[in-house]
Amino acid sequence: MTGVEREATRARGAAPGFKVAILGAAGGIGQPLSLLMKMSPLVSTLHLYDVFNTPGVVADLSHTNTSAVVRGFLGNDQLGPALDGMDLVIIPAGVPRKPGMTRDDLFNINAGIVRTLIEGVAKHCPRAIINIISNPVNSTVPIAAEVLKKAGVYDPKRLFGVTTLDVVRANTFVADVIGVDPKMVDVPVLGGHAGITILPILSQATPKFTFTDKEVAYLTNRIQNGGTEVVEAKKGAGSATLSMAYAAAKFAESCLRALQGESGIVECAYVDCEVTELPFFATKVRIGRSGIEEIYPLGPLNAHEREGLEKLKPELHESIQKGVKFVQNPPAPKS
Ligand SMILES: NC(=O)c1ccc[n+]([C@@H]2O[C@H](COP(=O)([O-])OP(=O)(O)OC[C@H]3O[C@@H](n4cnc5c(N)ncnc54)[C@H](O)[C@@H]3O)[C@@H](O)[C@H]2O)c1
Ligand SMILES: O=C(O)C[C@H](O)C(=O)O
Repeated sequence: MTGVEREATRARGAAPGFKVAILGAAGGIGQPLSLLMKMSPLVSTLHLYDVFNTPGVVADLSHTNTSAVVRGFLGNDQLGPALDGMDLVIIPAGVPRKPGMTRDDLFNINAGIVRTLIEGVAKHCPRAIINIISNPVNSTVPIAAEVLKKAGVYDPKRLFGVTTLDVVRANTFVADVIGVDPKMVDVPVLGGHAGITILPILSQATPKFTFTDKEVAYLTNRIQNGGTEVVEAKKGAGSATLSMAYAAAKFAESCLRALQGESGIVECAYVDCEVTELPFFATKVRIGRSGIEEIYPLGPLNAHEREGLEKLKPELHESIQKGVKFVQNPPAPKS
C-alpha cells in the first residue's frame, strides 16, 4: 500500500471522528491549536489553512502518531478544498494587537479577512459549526452573521464567538485568590470580549465564596485586562497564543462532544441571542447535536455586576453595529 492509499484508508473511516478545519493555522494560536486538535480522539481529519507556511506546519504535525489525518491548504485558491465537508471550522486568522492598541484597532485588517473566510464557509460547508477567535470578536461575529445571512445560510445556532479564554482566566485568577485548584472553579463571564464588555459574574462563581470589595475590584480588573497583560509582557511580539490555543481547543472539544451526542455540554460563548436588548451577547449556552440548544438567561446579578452590565452596553452596541455595517454598507474600495 502506498502512503497516499494508507492515508485515504485512515481518512475513509478507520478513525471515526469529525472533520475540523483551522483557518489561520500557521499563526501563533493556529500552530499550538493544530497540535491540540491533532491530539483529539474526536478528530478524524484536520485541515490546516493559511496564507503562509501551511506546508511546513503540516509536514511537522503529520509526524505525530495520533490517528487524525492532517492536510494543508495554502492561499485563497485552496480555501474551498480546505472547507469542503467540514463539521467544525475554527478561525484564528488575522493580526494580533501590539502594546497601546485596542482590539478595535484590528478591525480594519481583520474584518475583511473574516468576511472572506466566512464567504468560503457559506459556500463550502454551510452546516459547519463556526468558532470565531479573530479580534475584535465583538464585531467579527456580527460580520460573520451578516455574511451568512447574505448567502442565505445563516443558522444562529451554529455561530460562536470564542470567549473561553475569559472564563479560563477568571477561573485561574479566582482560584489563586481563594486558594484552590483552578480545575474546581467555574466563573461565568458574560457580555463581550474587550475591556469593560468582559463581565465576570463573581457572585455566580463555584465554589461559592464571599469576596471582599477589594478582591472584586482586583479580580474584575485583572480578568478584563488579561489580554492586555499578555500583550504588554510580549512587548510587540503578539498577544496570547498558548492560553488561547488551550481555550480554543477546550471549546472546540465541547462542540465536538455535543455533535457526537453527549448531553449537558454548557459553555459561555458570544452568540446571537436575546438575553439583553443587544443582538449578540456572551452568555451560557447548552450545545447539542445541532449547535446551540438552549440559551441561559444572565441569572441573578449583584449591584456591582448590574452596574457593569449597563456600562458595557453602549460600547458593545457600537462594536456590533460597526460589524453589521461593514457587510451591509461595505466601505468603497480604495482607488
Ligand atoms: N478570542 C480570543 O480570546 C483571542 C485570544 C487571542 C488572540 N485572539 C485573536 O486571534 C487572532 C490571531 O492571533 P495570533 O496571535 O495567532 O496572530 P498571528 O499573526 O500569529 O497568526 C495569524 C495567522 O493568520 C494568518 N492569516 C492572515 N490573513 C489570513 C487569511 N486571509 N486567511 C487565512 N489566514 C490568514 C497569518 O498568516 C497568520 O499565520 C488575532 O486577531 C488576535 O487578536 C483572540
Ligand atoms: O488581548 C488580545 O488582543 C488578544 C485576546 O483577545 C486576549 O484576550 O488575549
